[in-house]
Formats: sequence, structure tokens, C-alpha cells
Amino acid sequence: MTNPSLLELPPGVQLVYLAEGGANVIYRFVSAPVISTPIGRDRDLKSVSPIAVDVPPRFRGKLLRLRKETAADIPYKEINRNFNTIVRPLFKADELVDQTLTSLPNGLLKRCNEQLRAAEISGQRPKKRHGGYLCLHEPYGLLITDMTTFNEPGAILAELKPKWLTQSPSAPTTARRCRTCALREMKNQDLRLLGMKEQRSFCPLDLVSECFDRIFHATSFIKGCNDPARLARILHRNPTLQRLRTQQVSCNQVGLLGPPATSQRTSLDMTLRDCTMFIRIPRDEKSPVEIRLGDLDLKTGAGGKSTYWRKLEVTLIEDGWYNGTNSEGPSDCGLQDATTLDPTFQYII
Ligand SMILES: O=P(O)(O)O[C@@H]1[C@@H](OP(=O)(O)O)[C@H](OP(=O)(O)O)[C@H](O)[C@H](OP(=O)(O)O)[C@H]1OP(=O)(O)O
Ligand SMILES: Nc1ncnc2c1ncn2[C@@H]1O[C@H](COP(=O)(O)OP(=O)(O)OP(=O)(O)O)[C@@H](O)[C@H]1O
Repeated sequence: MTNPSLLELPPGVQLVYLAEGGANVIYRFVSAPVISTPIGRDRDLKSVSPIAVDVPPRFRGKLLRLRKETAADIPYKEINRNFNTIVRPLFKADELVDQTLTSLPNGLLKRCNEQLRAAEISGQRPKKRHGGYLCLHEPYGLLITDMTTFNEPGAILAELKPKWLTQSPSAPTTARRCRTCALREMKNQDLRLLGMKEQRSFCPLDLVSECFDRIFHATSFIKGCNDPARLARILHRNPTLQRLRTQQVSCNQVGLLGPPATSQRTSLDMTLRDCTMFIRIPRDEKSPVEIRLGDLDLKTGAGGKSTYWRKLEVTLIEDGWYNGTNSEGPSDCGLQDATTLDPTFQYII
């Protein structure tokens, strides 16, 4: 039986590739025929429908998120149910990228996949995403809040993953690196050995620091933002960031405290440590800034993931990544800075 409250995408809907991660591809709706996307980074894939129709009002201000084929293979219906029952209650409505299920017209996913393949050949798809395609047995898409700034001249979208805003509960008390910096340094050693470029990014503890200079230091790493001082003012004591940290403090079954390898328990706690923060900053400093958290799909510890998380924690501890004994050169980690500069400073864990 069809669900009368379920949104349906009109058959001639025209989509333009916006971006993708490991598990989902994001599309914009357009109402006029396009040859290629107007701007930007990994955004040059051609439109996926030959027939243009007007975007119905209920799809305005929304993007379409389509699921890729992955080992986890969790249907959007389940992702959406988990989001509504487990994640949504932890935040205020205006702090979240909203999501609603929508059914998809026949043939849409196939057409999208053809476009993704064509974009690989023409070099328009990010190399690291090649070979990943939409899941053809997924009947739904997710309509999500559009945080892009295409319709707002002069506005910018800053995007960041806040990651672990508190130290891992099983990190050594002698640690000089937070979980995120310890893992990054470990991954960077592998990259160096392969002769590849190291990854540089901010320390999450800096993002939630009381010290403006530390936040400013962090924001200088954030993609898409040409005014790190303004972004630092926006993030200083920001309620959404503070709430995310508070929720991470409560949902602290991570590290060696995480679910055992045999557990099927889904892991909200790790989900809260891997979401994305979107910050839409208007040109005019007096207009309101919109900040929302997205990519809060409930992870699962099944399929070997919880074993991986535990093993990773053991490696970070035993191979000295938390203590920094294995690292090359000085670290920028806020934990080291906070403990060395101010011995009375305590992060809430
Ligand atoms: O291992 P981390 O902390 O680097 O986080 C992974 C992310 O890497 P990033 O921090 O963005 O460089 C990683 O992001 P990318 O795919 O590299 O963009 C995933 O989000 C991964 O989660 P999952 O395996 O897809 O459920 C993330 O893994 P888990 O959070 O599930 O461990
Ligand atoms: N609501 C949004 N507004 C604007 N851009 C978005 C939005 N949601 C996602 N994006 C863009 O699409 C990219 C991929 O989206 P998303 O994070 O949903 O993919 P994913 O596959 O779940 O990512 P991951 O690899 O982290 O699992 C984001 O990094 C972002 O650039």
C-alpha cells in the first residue's frame, strides 16, 4: 500500500550533482535545462535528466541525498527511523540538517549512475570516489536542508567535521594528543611512508576552547572560509557546538569502553564524533548565521566496525600516538597546549 504522506519526486525532476562522501551522493534540484554545474569543487557533473520541470515548492530549499551501495547496506527507511527516534531528540530542530524520506521515480538511480560513470571518464568525479555507485535497490531518497549559498550572493558556506570534542575515556592520563590529533599523526606517518602529502587540520579541542586565539587557530584550517577571524567569533561559545560536546560527554561508550566486538549495538556515540557542521555565513555581518549538523546517520558496530574501533584505540595507546612518543616534530594539539600552558585546565570528559 502506498503511504499518502510520503513525498514523491516528480518523474521529470532535474538534478545536478553537488558533492559526495563515502556513502551518499548529494544533488541539487534545478528548474531550467543545464549543461554543467555552475561552480566549484567536485561539482562539474552534468544534469541527470533530459527533461526539465519546475521544482515544486515543497522541494525548494532542499537537496536530494541518494544512497550508495556500501558493505553496511542500511536502507534509508532505517536510517531515517533511527535519525527521528535516536538523534533528533538530542538537538534543537534548527541545529540539525532536517531529513525527510521521498520516493524516487523509476529509472532515476540508473540515470544517476550512468552520469557518475561518465564523470569518471571525463575526469569530473573525485578520484577517490571512483567505483562507488548508487544502490539500485534503495526505493527512497532523503530530502535534506540545503545549506549551499547558490542563491545568496556574497554568502559563504563553511563546512567542518568537529570530530572528538572530548578526549577518549581510555586514553592514557599522560596523553599529549587528543583522539583526533593522535589518529591524524598515525595516519600521517603512513602517508609519509607512501611518499604522499600529510593531512593538516585543526585540533577539535581548540574549537571548543574558551580561548579565542585557539579557536582562531583552528578556523584557519577550515575549508570554504576566507575570514577565519569572523568564523572564530561565530564559533566562540556557540550553543550548537557546545551541545554537540555535551552529547559526546554523555554518549561516551567509545575507545576501550565501546561495544564489544560481538555486539550488534548501533553506535550513537561514534556517530556524534563523525558528523558535519555546516555554517552558512551571510555577507552582511548583522544578518543571522545558520549553523546545522548533518551526516548524523546512525553508525553500526556490526560488520567488524566495533572490532576496528577497539583495535584502533589499542594501537593509539600502545604505539604511543596519544603520548606523542611516535610523532615527528611538535604537535599543535590543544590538549598538549592546555595541559602545558595551564595545569589547572580540565576538559570535561
Ligand atoms: O576514522 P576517522 O576518525 O578518521 O573517521 C572516518 C572518516 O574520516 P575523516 O575523519 O573524515 O578523515 C570517514 O570520512 P571520509 O569517508 O574519509 O570522508 C568516514 O566518515 C568514516 O566513517 P564510516 O566508516 O564511513 O562510517 C570515519 O570513521 P569512523 O568515525 O566510523 O571511525
Ligand atoms: N545539507 C547540505 N547542504 C550543503 N551541502 C551538503 C549538505 N549535505 C551534504 N553536503 C555536501 O555533500 C558532501 C557529502 O555529503 P554526506 O556527508 O551526506 O556524504 P557521506 O557519504 O555521508 O559522507 P561520509 O564520507 O562522511 O560518510 C558533504 O561533505 C557536503 O559537501
